[in-house]
Amino acid sequence: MTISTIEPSTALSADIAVIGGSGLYQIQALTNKRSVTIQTPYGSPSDDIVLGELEGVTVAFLTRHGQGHKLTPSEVPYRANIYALKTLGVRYIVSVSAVGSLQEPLKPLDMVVPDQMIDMTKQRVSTFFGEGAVAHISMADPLCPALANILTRAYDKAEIDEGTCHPQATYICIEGPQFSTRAESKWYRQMQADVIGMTNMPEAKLAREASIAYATLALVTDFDCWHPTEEAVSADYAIKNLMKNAENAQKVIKEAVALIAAESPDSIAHNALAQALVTPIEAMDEHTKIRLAALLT
Ligand SMILES: CSC[C@H]1O[C@H](OP(=O)(O)O)[C@H](O)[C@@H]1O
Ligand SMILES: Nc1ncnc2[nH]cnc12
Repeated sequence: MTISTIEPSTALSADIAVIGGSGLYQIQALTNKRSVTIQTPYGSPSDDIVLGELEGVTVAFLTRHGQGHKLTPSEVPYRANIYALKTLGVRYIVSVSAVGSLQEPLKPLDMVVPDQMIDMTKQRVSTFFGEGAVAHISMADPLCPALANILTRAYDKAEIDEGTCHPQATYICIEGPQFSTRAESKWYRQMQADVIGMTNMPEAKLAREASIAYATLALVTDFDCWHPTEEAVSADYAIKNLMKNAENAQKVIKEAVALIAAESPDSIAHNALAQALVTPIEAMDEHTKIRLAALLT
C-alpha cells in the first residue's frame, strides 16, 4: 500500500465507501483528502482510493471507471476494487450509478434505490473463489435492505426539489459497452426489470462475498430505447442528464454517510461468507489462504 498525501493524513481506514460511477469522479465536500494506492491479489483497483472526511465521518471514495473515465464496464477491475476496499476495513458501500429507465414512471432526473438485480453480463469473473476454495454465497437479496433503506431516507433528508426517489426496483446489468437493441430493451421490460445499467454486477456479488453491505443510488438518465416517443439513449444524452443530477446525488451521499455513521446498521452481508464457505480454511493451501486473507478474517 502506498500513500501519497494530498493534505495531512489521519485515518487510513474507513467504515464507509462510495463507488462513483459515470459522472461522479469526486465528492466535492470531502475534506482532508489522502490518496491511497493499493495492490491486491486480484490486481490494481480502477484508481487510487481517496480517503477523506464528510461531515466528520471518514469515507473512502473510488471512481469505478478511473479518472478520465478510461475503463469500460467490462474492463473495470471489480475484484480488485472490492478487495482493496475490504483491506481498508470498509463495511458499507454506496454505489452510485447512471441507469436507463425501463418503466414509464421512472423518469430522467429521478433516483432509484433498487432492491433486486438480474445479471446479464457475459465476460466478467464474478467471484473471489475457485482455485482451492469454494463458497456459495446467497444472492436472494442482492442489495442490503438496511443500507437501501438509509439511501431512501437520505434522499428525503436531502430535500431535492426536482425529480423523485423510487425505492424498490429491479436493476438489470448488461455487458455493454453498447446500449441495448430495441428488441432487448422490450425483452428486459417483459422480465420486469425497471432500470438498466452495465456495472452493478458482479460488483454486488463480490461485495457480498467480501461481507460488505452494498446498495445502489441509481440516477435515471434516459428511457433506453423501448419508449415509443422518447429518443433512444446515447452516451452524450445520458451524461448530460447525469451532470444535471450529480450535485443532488452528492447531497444524498452526504445525508447517507451521516445516517450510516449514526446507526451503523447490521447487514445481511456482514456474516454472509461465514454461512457460505464450503471449504474449511484448514483444507486450503497457503497460497489460497494468502490470496483470500482479507475476506477470511
Ligand atoms: C455513460 S452512460 C453508460 C454508463 O453509465 C453507467 O455506468 P455507472 O454504473 O458506472 O454509472 C452504465 O452502467 C454505463 O457504464
Ligand atoms: N440505457 C442505458 N443502458 C445501459 N446503461 C445505462 N446507463 C445509463 N443509461 C443506460
